Amino acid sequence: MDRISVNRFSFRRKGSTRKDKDKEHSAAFDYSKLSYISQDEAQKIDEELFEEYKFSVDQLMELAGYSCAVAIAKCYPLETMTRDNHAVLVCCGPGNNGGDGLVCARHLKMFGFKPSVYYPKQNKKDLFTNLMKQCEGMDMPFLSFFPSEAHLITQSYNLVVDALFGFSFKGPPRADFANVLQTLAKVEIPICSIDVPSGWDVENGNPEGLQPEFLISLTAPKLCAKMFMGKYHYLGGRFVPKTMEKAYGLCLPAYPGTDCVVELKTQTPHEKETKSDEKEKDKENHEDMMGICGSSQPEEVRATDGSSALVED
Ligand SMILES: NC(=O)C1=CN([C@@H]2O[C@H](COP(=O)(O)OP(=O)(O)OC[C@H]3O[C@@H](n4cnc5c(N)ncnc54)[C@H](OP(=O)(O)O)[C@@H]3O)[C@@H](O)[C@H]2O)[C@H](O)CC1
Ligand SMILES: [K+]
Repeated sequence: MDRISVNRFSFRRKGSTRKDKDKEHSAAFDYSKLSYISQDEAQKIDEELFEEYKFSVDQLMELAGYSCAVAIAKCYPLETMTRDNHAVLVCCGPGNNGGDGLVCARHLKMFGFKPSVYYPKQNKKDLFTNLMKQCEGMDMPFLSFFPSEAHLITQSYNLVVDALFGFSFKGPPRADFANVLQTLAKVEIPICSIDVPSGWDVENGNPEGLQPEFLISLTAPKLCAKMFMGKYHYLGGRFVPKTMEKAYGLCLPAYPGTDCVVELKTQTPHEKETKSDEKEKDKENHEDMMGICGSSQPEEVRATDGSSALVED
């Protein structure tokens, strides 16, 4: 479809691809104003979504996990998954990050991938046992042990979904997950991390830890996302109401049209290096930044499928 509009967010040239369109959309945002949130802020927002806005965990987890599967499928199309019928390994941790992983696995299966799940510390709440049953009912294998060598994972799967720990991770990894994280750091296939690369300090990252190629931030990027060196960074979920974004002074790019994910610009390692001096200053300015979002948001944004949605300013 050939569409040229005066709105910079809905500019489309003949022959431009879905990926070009996503990049155009992303490029229009002023990244110097992008919000990064602390661990406390992430937990406070999460709590408010449940306590004040009356969302249930199931609702938000479904939106979160679905958006992870959508973004992964955009970056790693089925036809590029050459090993064993599009096999992927989904590693799930004991908290809600692990629940996002189970939902993501279910949607990846719906999209034609072949997920296997590693979920060693299973949560016994109904929500989680139901999510597991849904996966099992779709003939999804649950691994009873973690492959001992990284090369076994590299040879058997096309990518790993890392849903081990999210924004509540604290301190060094405890013994029960330390080996898993060490092995994952050595695999040679893409790692797709949900919300926070597992084993990373939520604010300071972990240069020795796993280095995902793909990261999807939920609600807003956490401070550690500034240290992300991978290829693809997405914002997903689309469950934070505008009223709440405003109350927290969050400055985030608008989701295109009806999409549940938006690609964020990633910095090259070189760009990151030259900006490292600014990191300390950034941290000091972080609280100020939370209250300022000078970029004007689009009134109308179009999705790659041509649908459009009005977005509040
Ligand atoms: N509002 C949102 O953005 C939503 C995000 N969602 C997802 O939820 C996670 C956060 O989930 P939460 O359950 O709060 O926590 P985690 O999944 O990050 O992890 C908690 C478990 O991790 C254990 N833990 C913590 N530190 C360590 C460590 N150093 N070593 C080993 N294990 C650790 C912790 O154990 P405790 O014994 O300390 O309790 C927990 O078992 C967010 O990131 C999103 O992915 C929601 O799905 C939707 C709303
Ligand atoms: K994770």
